[in-house]
Amino acid sequence: MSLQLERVGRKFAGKAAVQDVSFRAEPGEIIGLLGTSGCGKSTLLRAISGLDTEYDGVIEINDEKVDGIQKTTGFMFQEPRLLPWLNVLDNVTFGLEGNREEKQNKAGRYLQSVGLAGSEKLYPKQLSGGMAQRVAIARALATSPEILLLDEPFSALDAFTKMQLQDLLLEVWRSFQSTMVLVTHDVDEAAYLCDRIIVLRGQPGKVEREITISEPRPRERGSSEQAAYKAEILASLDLTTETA
Ligand SMILES: Nc1ncnc2c1ncn2[C@@H]1O[C@H](COP(=O)(O)OP(=O)(O)OP(=O)(O)O)[C@@H](O)[C@H]1O
Repeated sequence: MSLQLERVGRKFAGKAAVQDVSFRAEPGEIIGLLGTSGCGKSTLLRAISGLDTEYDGVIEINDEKVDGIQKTTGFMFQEPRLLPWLNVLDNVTFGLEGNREEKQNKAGRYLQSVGLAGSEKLYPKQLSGGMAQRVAIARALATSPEILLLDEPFSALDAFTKMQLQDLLLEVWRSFQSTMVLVTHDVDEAAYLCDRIIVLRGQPGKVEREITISEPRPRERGSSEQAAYKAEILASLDLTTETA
């Protein structure tokens, strides 16, 4: 599914938070929205999601204007946002269509794909942060989204869990080929996961640069190619590896 933004802006109480943002995501691409705090990344993601329709400019998914929440769009946030009174399986079936058995079978398959087979009956308070975020990945994917919007999905996790879940996300993305838009502060994450990075800067946030990561996958963390992309991203923000 393709996504197109043309001169998108958003004002709050007359003050611009983002301005003139244009980019295109081709079907199956992973696009990163990266920039310093307050440059409007989450604001853009809310507009793309259809949760906020008060934006200026044009947002189109498959050439149709986004004017409300789309059934084909999935979400993942920094925190897993699980319903505490439902167990893991029911958190994933919640919101799915079909009869109970179909929903449970589907949720079970996705839980298996994120390595949580056997944890279906646990409640959110019994899960580690990483497990809870795996449930959130399964829940987001079980709706078969054609566009998956991710708002700093791994930023609250420890470094090792973060890397594991980044790889898990790439693995499931390979099977489902959703188009993804990933909001991140994390330069390593952007260089490792994305096909293209839209670097936003300023207040109001504007596109500073668009960087294509042409390194084929699987990518190697710590490779010289990754280091070069990271340096390029930081340079576009007037930062260096020493300051990051
Ligand atoms: N609902 C709102 N009402 C008023 N101002 C808002 C609202 N939402 C966002 N803003 C303002 O818009 C600007 C961009 O905020 P946004 O959360 O999109 O930035 P961000 O790049 O995602 O930041 P962070 O990386 O810190 O999460 C900020 O100045 C913020 O205060």
